[in-house]
Amino acid sequence: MKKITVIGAGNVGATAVQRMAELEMGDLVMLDIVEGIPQGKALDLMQSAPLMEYDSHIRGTNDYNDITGSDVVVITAGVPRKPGMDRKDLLKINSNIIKDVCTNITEYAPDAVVIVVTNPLDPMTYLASRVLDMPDNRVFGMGGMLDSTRFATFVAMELGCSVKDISAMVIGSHDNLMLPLPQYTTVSGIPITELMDEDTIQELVDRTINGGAEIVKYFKNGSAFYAPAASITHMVESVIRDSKRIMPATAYLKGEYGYDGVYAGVPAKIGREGVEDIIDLKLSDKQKELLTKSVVNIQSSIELLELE
Ligand SMILES: NC(=O)C1=CN([C@@H]2O[C@H](COP(=O)(O)OP(=O)(O)OC[C@H]3O[C@@H](n4cnc5c(N)ncnc54)[C@H](O)[C@@H]3O)[C@@H](O)[C@H]2O)C=CC1
Ligand SMILES: O=C([O-])CC(=O)C(=O)O
Repeated sequence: MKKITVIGAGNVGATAVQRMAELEMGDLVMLDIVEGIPQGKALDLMQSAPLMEYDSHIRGTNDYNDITGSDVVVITAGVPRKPGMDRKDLLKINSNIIKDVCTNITEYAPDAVVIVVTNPLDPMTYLASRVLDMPDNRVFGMGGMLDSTRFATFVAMELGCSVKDISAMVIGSHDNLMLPLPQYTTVSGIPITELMDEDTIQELVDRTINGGAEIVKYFKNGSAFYAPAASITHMVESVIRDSKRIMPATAYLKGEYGYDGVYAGVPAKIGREGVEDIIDLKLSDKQKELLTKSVVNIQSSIELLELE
């Protein structure tokens, strides 16, 4: 069994552990700073195993010794936003959490592939990579995966067709400047630009961009977790099984799309080594302009980080 650790046993972390256990992706460790919560949730999940028929072992802990030997570590520790907040408003509070968590990962699981989920996603992934001091390909973020599954959902709702035939692509930052790409969003290989008019596509694009906020508005005191947990599971599975699936990931750019030294959402091949390749898509001039805005926005958040 592979060993998968999830740091943060809150809504996103615990739901991701549940999904990964049900798929028997490995033995799971769930770590949180709050005493009792990870232990109680782990026991509750273990007691579901005879009925759901999984042999994954789940341990809840507050002790970083227990993450030793992890193949993958997912970071979901952090504060979620509330209505009226931008993800960016979490920068300061979650920076301190990321620094603490990554210092411990460096000490206890230096060989893991690390997937960052904590918001604001792009600068937190950058910060994690600086603290972790690992090869850049082994540290990446989950954001575009979620935005793409939302886009796919809205396309299926609009067309009244099965979600199974849809493959969507969203790149850029995981915030209001993300970039859903209609020409690379397909239904059984057919670009949606062939299936819907421009206004309809724009409505689906706008709903995707506001996808996180739409859920926050319903919940009032937290943010989405079922689709985020599904997105985490999809990414971890590609690492654990070395499937080399191509999906949106917040990856370190070294010249791709014309940017260097920044993390941003791009299509990437995900395998045992983490980000094993980045696909440099052909974009329209308008899309290039929007991607620049998105990346400049990430860079401005990175400048606010207190890196020592
Ligand atoms: N990248 C993405 O697409 C998404 C990102 N998020 C982000 O994920 C984060 C977690 O969201 P939820 O699970 O809904 O929040 P939550 O409040 O339910 O859980 C967060 C957990 O982190 C724990 N925690 C805080 N500081 C910690 C530390 N230093 N070490 C270990 N654990 C610590 C808390 O005790 C809590 O159990 C938020 O920052 C949220 O914005 C959420 C959804 C999607
Ligand atoms: O909206 C939020 O704050 C959480 C998140 O990143 C998402 O659901 O896309």
